[in-house]
Amino acid sequence: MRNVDLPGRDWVLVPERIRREFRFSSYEKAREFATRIAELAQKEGHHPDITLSYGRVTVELTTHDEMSVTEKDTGMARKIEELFRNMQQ
Ligand SMILES: C[C@H](O)[C@H](O)[C@H]1CNC2=NC(N)=NC(=O)C2=N1
Repeated sequence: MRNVDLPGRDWVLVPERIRREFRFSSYEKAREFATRIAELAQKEGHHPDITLSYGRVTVELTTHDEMSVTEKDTGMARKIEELFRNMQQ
């Protein structure tokens, strides 16, 4: 868990996990992002906790076996960032 390579300043390291909140202008946009993350998670075999709120999606990642943050988590976080960037376009 030392030297976690976070994908940008929006991600925070909390005990044994990394977290980021993504903001959207509507519930529908947030819902679509949450769905895309879920599809990506199935493809990658690594599954973030996703909280869908009005105009907000909170993503948390940890590796259960290690009970800490690993490159699986930071790698998935990077892919989620890419997904978010693509949705902004
Ligand atoms: C066997 C399978 O790869 C594991 O159970 C995976 C599935 N998805 C997972 N997702 C996350 N976020 N952490 C894990 O440790 C994890 N483990």
